[in-house]
Amino acid sequence: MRLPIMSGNFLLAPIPETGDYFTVRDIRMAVMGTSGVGKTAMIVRFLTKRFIGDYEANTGNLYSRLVVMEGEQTSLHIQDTPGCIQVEENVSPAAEVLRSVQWAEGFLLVYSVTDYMSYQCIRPLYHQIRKVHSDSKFPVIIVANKGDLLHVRQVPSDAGLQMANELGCSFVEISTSENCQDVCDVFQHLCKEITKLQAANPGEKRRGSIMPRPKSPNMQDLKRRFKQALSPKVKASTVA
Ligand SMILES: Nc1nc2c(ncn2[C@@H]2O[C@H](COP(=O)(O)OP(=O)(O)OP(=O)(O)O)[C@@H](O)[C@H]2O)c(=O)[nH]1
Repeated sequence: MRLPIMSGNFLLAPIPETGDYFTVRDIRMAVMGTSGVGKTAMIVRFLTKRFIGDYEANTGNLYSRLVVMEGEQTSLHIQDTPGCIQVEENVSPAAEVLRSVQWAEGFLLVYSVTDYMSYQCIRPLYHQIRKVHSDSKFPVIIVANKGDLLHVRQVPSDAGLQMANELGCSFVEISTSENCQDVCDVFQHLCKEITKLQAANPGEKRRGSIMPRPKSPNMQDLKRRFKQALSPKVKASTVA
């Protein structure tokens, strides 16, 4: 029996009937930021199109999906980094943050416009990524979430944009609860940026393929969230 093999950025998977190989592109991204900014809500919104109002604190789930991107089979892995962990300038980050940073090749750095402290944590996170990947320019998008909560806003839009300009990142302000399309666009944009970088550096050593994954794929958890979404209690707060 033929086994899957890695070739550059592609997994070569065997077709059981013929024994031929077909390629599956591998994309690994991490969603990072402090607790409660909406990281899990964003990922679940992207994968299921649903907004679920309430979650248990995330302990670091990995979501894996096979998708077709620009005509290519793509194995997409999204790491939901635990948000209770703060990252400060000049202080070594917790092991889980470091593992996510080392493992991923593209990043969504999320803060909430209702929480100034979550905004302040973005810069040290960014510097951590650039420090770990000093030889690669992995794409980073700064995401200001909860744009619907205007009455409790603590971070003006131009503050996010200014920081992104200073750091040389993309920036977007979204509301995961109100606009599913914006959430999907962010993830798709990051996928495209990662793909572009992979195409530009086909021979680059795949650090992630020799790194242990932060957590195994968690389809059980996703199924549980589906059930939760369909329960009458949560359905009331679900956006179609
Ligand atoms: N109004 C509003 N609430 C949101 C939005 N996005 C997320 N939330 C809510 O914010 C809370 C925290 O969301 P989570 O997705 O659990 O946040 P997290 O960043 O994953 O938090 P940890 O699991 O602690 O790391 C939940 O009650 C969400 O429903 C949004 O765009 N607008």
